[in-house]
Amino acid sequence: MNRWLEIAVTTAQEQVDAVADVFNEMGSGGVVIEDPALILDFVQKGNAETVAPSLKESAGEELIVKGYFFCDCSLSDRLEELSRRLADLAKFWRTREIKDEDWANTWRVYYKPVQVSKRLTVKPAWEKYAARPGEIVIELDPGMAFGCGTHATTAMCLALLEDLVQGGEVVYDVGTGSGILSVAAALLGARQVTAVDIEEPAVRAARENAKRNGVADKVTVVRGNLLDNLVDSRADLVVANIIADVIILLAPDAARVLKPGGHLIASGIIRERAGEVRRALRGAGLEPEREVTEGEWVALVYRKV
Ligand SMILES: C[S@@+](CC[C@H](N)C(=O)[O-])C[C@H]1O[C@@H](n2cnc3c(N)ncnc32)[C@H](O)[C@@H]1O
Repeated sequence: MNRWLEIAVTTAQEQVDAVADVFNEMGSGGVVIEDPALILDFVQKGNAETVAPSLKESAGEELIVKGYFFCDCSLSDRLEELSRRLADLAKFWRTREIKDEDWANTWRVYYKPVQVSKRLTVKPAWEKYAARPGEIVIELDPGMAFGCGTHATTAMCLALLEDLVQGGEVVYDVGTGSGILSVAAALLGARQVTAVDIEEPAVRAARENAKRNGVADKVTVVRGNLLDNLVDSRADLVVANIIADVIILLAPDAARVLKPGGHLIASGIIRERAGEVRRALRGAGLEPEREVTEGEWVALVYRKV
């Protein structure tokens, strides 16, 4: 049974996005925002009989942001970094250990089919959906892995893949999570996709999602750190939606595995860190080609000359 740590942070309305960004950057498997005012309103309209006094006190001024962290050997390092980054944002925080089953039931309720780019739509495996002509539907069960398609960093990668995958490419998806980007690349026409993740639950979810979408013959999922195990390979496209620090580490290897003319899509970069990532990619010998932003997030496309 996998274990997760739920971290619930009470914060002011205007700090909610900043807290959610810190959670996402630190690898939270999802972020939930609870507004006590909405719950109180629900209770006062006669939908429930009692309300906790603490809820009444906090309604209207503060919100609760919850992040979910996989309990593995990196957890204590991540918690240290997290508490440093949340020091000025959080008024109060509490932690609770949860089991896989609880988590699975919480988020599934809110996950619905969503069109993420011109042609690509992501649909939860358990929902019915009638595709439009020409629409490519990715059927997904992320399980415990990141990547249900609704996060800006994933959505930007999907739109960029739609532009860059023309058919017949060799693709590396570094930090595959649920496998969403690998499945998208394969459905868009890539010839061969290698998906890598450092976490075993992600490797399992990515394999299952490749199978579910009928592209298991094109997508190979391996557990590993970045591109460490991929020595002699030549790729047309590398896509990596991880945090800025990890993209910086990946830059030289991405440049190494790309064919001349091949592209790197780098996402998961918070705006204030984009300058450092650009410098690392230039330093690795890659040329800037395109940038897209959504909210606080930046995705970069670089090309090997
Ligand atoms: C933000 S998620 C992205 C998931 C998916 N690709 C998407 O776009 O939605 C980042 C993933 O990178 C993985 N990861 C983090 N560091 C890694 C590393 N050094 N090597 C391989 N994978 C890593 C995490 O386990 C996580 O599944």
